[in-house]
Amino acid sequence: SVARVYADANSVRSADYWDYEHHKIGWGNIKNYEIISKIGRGKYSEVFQGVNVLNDEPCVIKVLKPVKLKKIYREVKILQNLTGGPNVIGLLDIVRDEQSKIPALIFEKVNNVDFRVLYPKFSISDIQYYFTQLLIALDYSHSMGIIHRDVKPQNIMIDPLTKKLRLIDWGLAEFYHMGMDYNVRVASRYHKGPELLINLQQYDYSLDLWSVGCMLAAIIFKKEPFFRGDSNNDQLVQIAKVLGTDKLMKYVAKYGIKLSSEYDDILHQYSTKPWESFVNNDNRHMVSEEVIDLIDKLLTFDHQLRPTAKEAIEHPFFKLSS
Ligand SMILES: CNC(=O)CSc1nc2c(Br)c(Br)c(Br)c(Br)c2n1C
Repeated sequence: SVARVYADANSVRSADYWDYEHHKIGWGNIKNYEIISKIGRGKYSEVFQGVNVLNDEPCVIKVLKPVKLKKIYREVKILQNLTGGPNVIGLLDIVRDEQSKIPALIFEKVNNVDFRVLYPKFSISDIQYYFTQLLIALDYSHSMGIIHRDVKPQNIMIDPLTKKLRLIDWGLAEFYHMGMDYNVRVASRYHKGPELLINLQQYDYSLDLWSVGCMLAAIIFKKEPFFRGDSNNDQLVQIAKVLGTDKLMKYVAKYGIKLSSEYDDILHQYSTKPWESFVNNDNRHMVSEEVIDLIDKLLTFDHQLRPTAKEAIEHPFFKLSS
């Protein structure tokens, strides 16, 4: 299947934009940076507060754990293509340790507040504002021919004082090429689109919009994560329990996908659960017909039917005065 928008974003650009394997990295000087403290660790990196000793600018230093050089080149190339774009984390420098040759990416600093603390305090207008900013970052990235593939709260840095939002961690991001078979082992389980779970390899930018739908449903209904699978297979079952098995079967049939036999014993017949059934006394004040309509459109099995980032920005939910 082919992306409905930006399908030619890379074919209209020269190879040195998307051919990251031959990318020549201009390494900066690691001596310009000092580590102050550790702020986190991911599967592929350790992250530190740092400072640029030449200008005393604070920064964030992401030290990459040894992975294939090809993957490092991909993340660097994508960051260099997107840096400066709206709500994309700014890449300031790329350095490596002289001895170990371990690369480190230097980013602009964000005074991030953890989403588990921030999200429960969000008003409806906060949600409208920050989701618009996230969709702006995604529409920009998609227009530049890049799928993020790991949209989740942990990869969205928000400073509530400056209302700054930055989409981070482009380590799983990939260039979109029509007809390309992609790895389905991407994204974090709770935010994985159904296309990944049914092993539909020719996916596109719309994958990121499923993840946005998972985040929006979780925040509006105060149910984090919204789909909590205890494995990749169970993740699809959790989704089918809400959207209904009939819609899943229609989806796999449309794309000629054969569900793996692993689902035979765990995927039973589920009717579509109405979104209203998730409303309770804790979240009723957040719910409206408009937000339910947007959630319903984003959390659609068929990736080709989901709104694009630009279409989502135009949805009536964002026009609500609240
Ligand atoms: C790998 N992920 C983690 O360690 C979670 S903590 C964390 N990672 C961050 C990254 Br990367 C950047 Br860039 C920026 Br800016 C900030 Br702020 C980060 N914070 C807080």
